[in-house]
Amino acid sequence: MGLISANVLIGLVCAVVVYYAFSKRSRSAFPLPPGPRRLPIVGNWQDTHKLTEPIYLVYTKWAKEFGDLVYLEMPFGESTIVVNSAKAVDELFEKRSANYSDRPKMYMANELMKWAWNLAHMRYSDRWRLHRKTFHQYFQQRQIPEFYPIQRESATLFLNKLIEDPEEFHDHVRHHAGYAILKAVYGHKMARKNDYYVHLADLAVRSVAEALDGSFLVDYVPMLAYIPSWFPGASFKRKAKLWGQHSLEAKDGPWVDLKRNYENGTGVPCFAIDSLEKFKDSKEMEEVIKNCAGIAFVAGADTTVSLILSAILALLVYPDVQAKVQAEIDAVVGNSRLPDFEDREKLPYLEAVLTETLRWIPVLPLSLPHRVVKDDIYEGHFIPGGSIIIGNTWNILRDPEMYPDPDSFKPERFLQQPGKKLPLHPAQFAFGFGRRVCPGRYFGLSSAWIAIASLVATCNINKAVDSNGKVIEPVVDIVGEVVCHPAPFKCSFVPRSPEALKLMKAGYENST
Ligand code: HEM
Repeated sequence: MGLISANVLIGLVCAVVVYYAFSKRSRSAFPLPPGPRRLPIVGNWQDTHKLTEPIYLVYTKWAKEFGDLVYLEMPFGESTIVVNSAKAVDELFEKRSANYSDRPKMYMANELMKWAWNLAHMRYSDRWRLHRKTFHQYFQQRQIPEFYPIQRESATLFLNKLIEDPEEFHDHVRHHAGYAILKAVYGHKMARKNDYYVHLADLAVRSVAEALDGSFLVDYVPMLAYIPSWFPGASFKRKAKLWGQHSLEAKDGPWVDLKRNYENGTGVPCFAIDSLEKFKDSKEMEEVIKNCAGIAFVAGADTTVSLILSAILALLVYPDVQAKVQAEIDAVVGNSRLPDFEDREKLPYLEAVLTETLRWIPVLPLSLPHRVVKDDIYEGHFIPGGSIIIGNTWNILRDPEMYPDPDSFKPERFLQQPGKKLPLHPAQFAFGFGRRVCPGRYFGLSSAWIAIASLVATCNINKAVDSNGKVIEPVVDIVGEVVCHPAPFKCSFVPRSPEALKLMKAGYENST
């Protein structure tokens, strides 16, 4: 009997291997895209896990070797295709967006960690469309001026905090981005330190980033979800239980306060209150608004922090760039007031700095994974329906043909000049693709703009000096893989003049 079951088991495994090995190829006369050699059953698992360098750099090496599309297989035949060029991104994610806007199942994150409420993880469906529309109506480009007062307020706090405690600038940037989004979404005034909502979102961001790194086998073999938590090797279930609480708390915690304020009539105008008013008495819409509010903070704060910190690092490492931005601001705005949103169009060099920052350290170097709905052919290669498809933002924004000397920070590449053809704008890639493009990008960009503009107008960003008086040379190092940040660095902020210090203290208090 034992022998028979062993034979049955071996037979089943062989059948599965043969099925996965041949099913995709036999569906099409076209070959799959090229890629590194795959092993039976595990595919390219060993090439993509426990790496000594970030996965986006590994994908980028393969892009050089295999070209625009790289084909990988995860355990049990789950196909992944990495898209490495602007041309292929445009053709697939943009022109064929109806077929390329789904999300993978993300079993660990969505089922086990209860992140299915999150619009960024939803399948391409009516439910996603309803959430996306609700979100978009409030955060679309023409709505952004409505948020300027909030963003000025958070920039004022940022400048004040910099005067008080310049060494803690990482925290002040975090406060600026968090303050703006929390006030816009919940009308919540973030505490100066140890804010409860921020604590919830931090836990949530960290745990979802871990879950999304693709290292959980349950994402490829969902049956593993039925293993009891005490079973050897089931540590993922214990992690999922703990991390799942973070997901629900990030959504439900702030909502309890919001609803109380709404019902008491003490809620201030914001996304959640305005939307509840608009869709009064709709239980379905209440759930949608709550979900959108929850994801706005989780998706919007840390990303904006990354962008601002990368810009500060660039201005530190490239003092000539810093001097040019300051000269431009001095000429256009003068020294008696802070640069404001109305000046933005008149400050093209500052704009180019922000644009180059999006390219230089892309916040999400691999965007978020999409899923192909049905079989497709691209340039003679078969793309199986159901594949995970990843836009390699890093590789595209480091393309030396489009951006010569790509590791260097050169805002000049984005300056208009007669007869000069500008390279593709990095925002086309840094905010993702097709119908899934980041719906909070205008909010994030204007939040980052006011922080950088007001900072560079008033302060010189200089190299820090250690306790022995030795200059600390800044190093450009990147940490994180799903969401990247510059590695923590030191610098000093010196007000450019007594007038500049006064402006930092007053902030935007008197502006409209
Ligand atoms: C500079 C800051 C930001 C960057 C670089 C950024 C980048 C991205 C990227 C790459 C995606 C994935 C797009 C794709 O799947 O193709 C995304 C999605 C998303 N972002 Fe942002 N983002 C930023 C700020 C924000 C802000 C401020 C908010 C909220 C106000 C926000 C809300 C979202 C949401 C809700 C999604 C999911 C969209 C969907 O799946 O349909 N983001 N973002």
